[in-house]
Amino acid sequence: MSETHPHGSADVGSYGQRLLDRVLAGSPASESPLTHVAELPARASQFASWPSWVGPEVVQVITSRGISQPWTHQAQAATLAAEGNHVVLSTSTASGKSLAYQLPILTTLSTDARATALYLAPTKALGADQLRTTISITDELRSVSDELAEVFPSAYDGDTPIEIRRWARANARWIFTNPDMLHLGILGSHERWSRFLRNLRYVVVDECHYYRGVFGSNVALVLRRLRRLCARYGASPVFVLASATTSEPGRAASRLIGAPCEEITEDGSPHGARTVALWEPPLQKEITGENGAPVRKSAGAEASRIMADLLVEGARTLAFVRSRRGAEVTALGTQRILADVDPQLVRRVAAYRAGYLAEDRRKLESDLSDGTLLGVATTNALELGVDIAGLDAVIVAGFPGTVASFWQQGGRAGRRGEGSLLVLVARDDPLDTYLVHHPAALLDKPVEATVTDPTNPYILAPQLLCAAVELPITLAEAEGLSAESVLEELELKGYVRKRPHGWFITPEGQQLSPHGAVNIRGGTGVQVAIVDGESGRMLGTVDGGRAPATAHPGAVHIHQGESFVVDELDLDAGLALVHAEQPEWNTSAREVTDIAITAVHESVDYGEVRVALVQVNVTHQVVGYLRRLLSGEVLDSIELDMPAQTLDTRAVMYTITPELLEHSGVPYERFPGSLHAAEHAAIGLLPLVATCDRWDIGGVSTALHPDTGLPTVFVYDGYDGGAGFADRGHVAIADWLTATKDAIVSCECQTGCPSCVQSPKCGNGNDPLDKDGAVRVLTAVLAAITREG
Ligand SMILES: Nc1ncnc2c1ncn2[C@@H]1O[C@H](COP(=O)(O)OP(=O)(O)OP(=O)(O)O)[C@@H](O)[C@H]1O
Repeated sequence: MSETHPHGSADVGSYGQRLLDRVLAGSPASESPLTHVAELPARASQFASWPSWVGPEVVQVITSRGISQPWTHQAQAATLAAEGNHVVLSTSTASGKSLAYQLPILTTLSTDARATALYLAPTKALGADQLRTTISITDELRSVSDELAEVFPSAYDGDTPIEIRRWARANARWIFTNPDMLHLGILGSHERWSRFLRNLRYVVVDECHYYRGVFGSNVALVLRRLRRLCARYGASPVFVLASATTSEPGRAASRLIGAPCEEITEDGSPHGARTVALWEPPLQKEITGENGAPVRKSAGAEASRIMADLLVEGARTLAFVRSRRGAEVTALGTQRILADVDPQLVRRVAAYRAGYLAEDRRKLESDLSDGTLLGVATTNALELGVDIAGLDAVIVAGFPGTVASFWQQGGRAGRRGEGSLLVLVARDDPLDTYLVHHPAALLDKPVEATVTDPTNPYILAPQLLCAAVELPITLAEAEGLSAESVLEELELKGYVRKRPHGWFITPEGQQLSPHGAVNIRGGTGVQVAIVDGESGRMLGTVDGGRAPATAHPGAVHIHQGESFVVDELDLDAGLALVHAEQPEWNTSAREVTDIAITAVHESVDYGEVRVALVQVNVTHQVVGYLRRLLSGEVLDSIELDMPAQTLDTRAVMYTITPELLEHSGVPYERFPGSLHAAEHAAIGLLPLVATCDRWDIGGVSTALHPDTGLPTVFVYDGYDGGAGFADRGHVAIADWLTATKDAIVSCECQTGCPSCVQSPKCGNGNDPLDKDGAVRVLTAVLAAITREG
């Protein structure tokens, strides 16, 4: 699907190619930051006719809104759902996934006056957007025929006022909420929702690829709890899931809802030709990072320059930047450049700061659509739920972590049927380096499978307590959830009791108020409040387990675009005091880690290499932090004395014999640096095979581990009980380590830098690191695995 054009060769290319040539005009071909260009061809619409089961009024209203015919994927998914099948629709951004659930739901709710539906979104902002659209459709439906039953769509989330909540419970037939509120506000008091649950016909799970890791596993259990309560009330709702394009969406969706789910992946919506450019900022000559390593020009600064060039060409451009402050700095940078070349354009550039207010987004969307604004730098706040008519160019400054997010952001470019440009600017990070040098991993491969593990006992136990409070857990249900041993442990603690008909909550279990104790977005459930010591204003919370790393004294904390510095962290009181300050640097904590193997789940012997999936006890301690300027330059390293924390989690590990290492050209004194560098890069690359963030996982490497007696490298899940990431790494170890090796080899630095083997959170100050040794370690391990495998 991809075709490479040497830089500057296409003088009569597509619109996207012409924009790209303009952006590249300044740099000589020999110093081109471009690593790859692909032309993705245009795709034509494929229409279906309106399915005969769709109510004629629904067709009339939808048609009057500019949709004259459904695309094939919309009709197929909607019909599967209307026939009673759970279905996931996994197609491109802006391919009209909403219509697939609107058709069956509106048809059912407007003809059956009692039927209800539930819409779930991962963010409140997205839920609010969908509600707004739905209200306008149902208003029109009512004006078409007053015979049709009222739908009363309503929000029910943390922002909904008490009186509206009461009204919604009693009257609304289509509730818009999120999994957090479903867990706490609906399932937690299901008796008050009996009308709604008894009549529940459809459940929409929008953007379901967001539910991964600990959050995904929790949502999977919340949905199972919903299904079993519905069954108790005599309902069996059909689930309609919408997903970005991912590999095996049907499998992931089935695991999420706990029932077989059909998948629709053939996209009938049109899109224009797209030029995708992969871009690696140059190494800077005058600036150095930790241990004198070279530092690349920042992705944000490159994005500013690219955006300025595009705006001069009149191209409407959106730049996605990883942090809130980064978005502001990028917009400012663009304005500065424009002030010199075309001052008129300065005021047509803006930053989209967080706040997630629907009105702000509406204004921005309309300003971009009518051309008042030409360029916007934004965080991923604009990734979900925007309906911008189509932009000419999107710059993604820093790989957003998952291929699904990359396409979601990139999909904002391209008015229907017209060409567009999408540029990925790599950050100083091994995964970004890998992707810009291995375009197939980004462009040709199906998007990663999402990872969830609803059987993790750390997630399952609190969820089972919630379930038992809601309704005793039958023996069959316990078996279906693989929950027997976890229930037995809860029984030993006195929280549940087994009776002939199932598991019942005890008064002691009730007293725990299990619903409030579960934080479905992950973490320990213990929260540390971030409070402005000057005004007493509470800014937000961080998870207790992560507080030593993110809210230690001296840490820079960003809240809605404003920055604060932490003065004091009191873990016992759950409080971090901060003051407003705009330092020129970021901070990143450095941790030291010890690891002990407590059980071996799987182990394969490849001769001198052994690969295993193990249970581990990890003790880690924040020992200091680095202060780093926005340019990437390291200012200094400051020591801290924080309490140690322990995790019981899962790890993927490999051992390699000293003989094989020496034979591979790594002498004994280079063992530590070589293994350490191989471990860092492997952590950076795990997100390629398991949808996770490098901050969700950790690693340890040692030249002699007491439990194995050998040089050993571990990569573990950073959550109690694990989150499924190490398991994915274990399954895909050959692909993962091959990519890790390739990322190191691709990096042009001499002895290691943040783009390959340095890690931003290394407890040992990225020392020792042996880049050449890491390649030798990985080559030897891969040779053993692939030879035997
Ligand atoms: N069959 C159709 N014909 C023409 N336009 C359509 C059709 N279906 C949907 N649209 C329009 O496409 C746009 C995108 O629709 P929608 O927001 O449902 O997409 P989506 O796939 O949910 O997007 P996202 O990827 O952001 O979740 C809307 O403006 C909608 O009106």
